[in-house]
Amino acid sequence: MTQTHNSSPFPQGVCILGSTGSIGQNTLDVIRRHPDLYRVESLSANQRDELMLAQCREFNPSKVVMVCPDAAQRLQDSLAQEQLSHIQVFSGDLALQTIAGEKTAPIVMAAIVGASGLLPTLAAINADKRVLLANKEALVCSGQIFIDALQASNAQLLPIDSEHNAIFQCLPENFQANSTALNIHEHGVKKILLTGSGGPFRTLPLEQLAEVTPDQACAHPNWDMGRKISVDSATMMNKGLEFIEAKWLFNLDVSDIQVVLHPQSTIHSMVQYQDGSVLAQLGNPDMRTPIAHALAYPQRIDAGVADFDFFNCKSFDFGAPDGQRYPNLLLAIEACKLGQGACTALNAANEVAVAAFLDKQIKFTDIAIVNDKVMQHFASIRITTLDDVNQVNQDARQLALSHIACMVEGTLHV
Ligand SMILES: NC(=O)C1=CN([C@@H]2O[C@H](COP(=O)(O)OP(=O)(O)OC[C@H]3O[C@@H](n4cnc5c(N)ncnc54)[C@H](OP(=O)(O)O)[C@@H]3O)[C@@H](O)[C@H]2O)C=CC1
Ligand SMILES: CC(=O)[C@@H](O)[C@H](O)COP(=O)(O)O
Ligand SMILES: [Mn+2]
Repeated sequence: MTQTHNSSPFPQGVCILGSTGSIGQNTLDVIRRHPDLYRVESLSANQRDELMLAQCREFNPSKVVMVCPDAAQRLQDSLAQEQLSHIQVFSGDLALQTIAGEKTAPIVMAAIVGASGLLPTLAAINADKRVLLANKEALVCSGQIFIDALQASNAQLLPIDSEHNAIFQCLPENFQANSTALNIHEHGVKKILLTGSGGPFRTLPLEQLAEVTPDQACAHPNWDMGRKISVDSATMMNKGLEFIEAKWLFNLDVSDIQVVLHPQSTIHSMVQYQDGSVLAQLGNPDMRTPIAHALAYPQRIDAGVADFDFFNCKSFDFGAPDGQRYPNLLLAIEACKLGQGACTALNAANEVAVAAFLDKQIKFTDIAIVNDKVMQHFASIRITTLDDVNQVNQDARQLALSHIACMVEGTLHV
């Protein structure tokens, strides 16, 4: 059999953490097109067992983890009824770390949403995998600890987030080889231009923002994504998380990154060089492109994405983000300057606040109020270990929940 650069035979085993989500399903679609190159070794989800059953029928993985025990039981029963009992089903968070670390899957797609993805992603890194990172919250909540683990391993981290994948593609090859440690300025780069669409409320009158519904917030103008990241795009917290993600992935200072509004989401981000050149990666807004890029890197494979139509495409518009409309973006940039305590707390508060908004407990504009209060509370906390991350993550969630309870009662004073 043909050998890859890391000597695992084709087809290479892939573990998909979060296979029932938007990134997970797009990953399976790319794999479906290349049975000669990739095979599904293991899959995971939280509780959507019916979709997982359909994925098991088609991809026949060796192992599946359903974090929710009831969903794991339901899946096991369904598999038995369909004579698929050879597929082993596990449940619980620890099982995620096990499948992420197993040698049979040299490639791991980290596509769980939220900080719950941190430990399995670290397990993949510690096992020297090719790690495809979609789960930005994992990196945001742990920062230097994540990077230290990566640098101490033989893992290869490739960005899936469309902006970071675009930046990666626009950087020099020798920088790509060690992007978390090298200095961009020593490679001719002046700055990174991180593009963001501005979400569905970019032109909505500001006074109407408080009344928008979860479904309106999740109706992204260009991308079809899970509900949490869709709300983050609407508040531009997504761009804030991506700002912090870029800092760690490309070893940047805050002053190296500029956020540029680009409503069409066709230019996925840019790198400006010292000689005035600006390299952009563009294409249709379809996550199968970065997924295929990272799966096959440095080769290129078909992703099933339509050719970009220059003759019928929308225009390319650009602008500066408005801090009044997008306070969450400013909070994330402030967190990036304050340090890891602020970043971990902000991410945790945001996960709780977005869930409360999606559950119709708080207004869209309350998300930034909760995030601000929680971030300020933990801003001076020093984080140096994974235990510190876990502690701040838990405590910040508790504080966010108590602010939300006060909001619901009408006793929170801003
Ligand atoms: N969607 C996109 O286009 C992009 C997404 N990303 C990032 O990728 C990640 C995934 O996003 P997306 O696919 O949209 O999210 P989805 O909500 O669509 O999917 C999330 C996946 O994670 C699983 N999951 C949810 N909670 C837990 C948990 N506590 N423990 C283990 N698994 C869990 C879900 O299982 P179940 O289905 O059973 O609930 C599902 O498989 C996020 O970090 C997001 O920011 C980045 C760029 C683009
Ligand atoms: C597809 C992807 O990478 C998302 O993170 C996307 O960037 C969201 O769009 P916004 O630019 O609106 O945040
Ligand atoms: Mn993105």
